[in-house]
Amino acid sequence: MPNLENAAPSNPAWYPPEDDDVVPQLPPFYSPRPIPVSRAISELDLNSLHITHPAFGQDPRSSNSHADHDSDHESSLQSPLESDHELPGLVSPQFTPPSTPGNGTQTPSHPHQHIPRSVPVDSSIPSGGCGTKKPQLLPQLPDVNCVVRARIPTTIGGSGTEMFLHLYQNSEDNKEHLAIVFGNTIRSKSLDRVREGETEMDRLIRGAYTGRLYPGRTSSKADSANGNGARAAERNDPPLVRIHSECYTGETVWSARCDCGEQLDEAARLMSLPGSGGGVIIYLRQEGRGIGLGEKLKAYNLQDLGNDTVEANLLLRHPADARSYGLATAMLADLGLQDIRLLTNNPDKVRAVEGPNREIVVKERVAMIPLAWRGAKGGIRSQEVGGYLKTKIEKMGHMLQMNEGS
Ligand SMILES: Nc1nc2c(ncn2[C@@H]2O[C@H](COP(=O)(O)OP(=O)(O)OP(=O)(O)O)[C@@H](O)[C@H]2O)c(=O)[nH]1
Repeated sequence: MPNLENAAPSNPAWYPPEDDDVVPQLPPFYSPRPIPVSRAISELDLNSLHITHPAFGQDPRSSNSHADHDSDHESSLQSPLESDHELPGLVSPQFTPPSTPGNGTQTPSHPHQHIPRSVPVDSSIPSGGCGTKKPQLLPQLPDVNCVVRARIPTTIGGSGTEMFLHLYQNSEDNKEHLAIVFGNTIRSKSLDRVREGETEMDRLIRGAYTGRLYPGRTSSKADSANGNGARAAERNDPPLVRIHSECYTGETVWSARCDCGEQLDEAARLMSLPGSGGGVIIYLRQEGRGIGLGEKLKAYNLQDLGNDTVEANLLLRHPADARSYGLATAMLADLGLQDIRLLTNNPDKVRAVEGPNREIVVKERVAMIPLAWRGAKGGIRSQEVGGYLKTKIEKMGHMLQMNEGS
């Protein structure tokens, strides 16, 4: 057990600047942050916030239109104390003026219809929008094998959206990593490969069929006479991909300590939108950024004792982030993807998922803006999630575009 009397991170690289008022120099793809986020947070009462600035969409409790907000724009740039407007999460419009790059996105008619802006990225150049840190990559990708796939009708967007759940085995660990595939055009090569001695029924049972199953079907091949062939791609953009790390607390037991649950929901929602072309969520069993649920729960206790998410990991003698993404790269390659649009705020992920030989190329990064910041339904508001997001931005380099609420 760590000595809590001396509860400081052992790795000085993770300390925040001594002077809390120092504003770090950020590359141009960040929103300007004229005052430290820590101060912004302390000035806000996270429990009483609602959103009125147009950049975050319309406050559901307000009867004013977006146009009204736009015309009221100048007053919304006043300090929180001067203005009538109450402010969202970590940021206020005061800190992120609308001239910030990327603010040209059209305001959606409803905040929850929000389709986030894609930012072109290029990891091969330092100014490419994904940080400069070199990920530690294995020299070659692990072997992955999709052993079974099944159609799952879902509750996403009411009803009617289906996805195909792909279960993978691999050469690195004994965990069942998953690919959640939206749309009919993305197929796993390892699943489709013919296994020695297998029958057509074997193929149907392990999901290696095209089209849909129906009672009495006997062949795994496309059955176009029955309208059962694979549909053509709906759009030509690189597919949307989310690499998601398991979070039992955030996804299953309603934790308001992190934004993991809403990120998973939001990724699925975006991939289900009509015309989105579908997409893939790679669901990695990397609970607690790779340290496991038991250790994460200890880390939560350390956080309640006053440490942030990074310090807590270090006190437990874990790295701040114990994840790697080689399995995700291999699974995406198995699914026949090469160029992708990646839903993330984490620059390390952009570089790492590309693999040792850029087997995957991230063409665009799509920011995951916390729902509460843009006034969307279901956004998490808690002191804990505020602190968590702050640490992700300040210590883990997460590229949250704080003004991009629309
Ligand atoms: N160790 C630890 N893990 C956490 C904590 N909160 C959430 N997690 C885990 O963090 C993982 C998600 O990572 P995040 O840092 O939230 O986000 P990310 O995946 O790096 O970046 P995005 O792609 O932008 O979401 C999940 O595995 C969660 O279980 C925490 O306080 N401590």
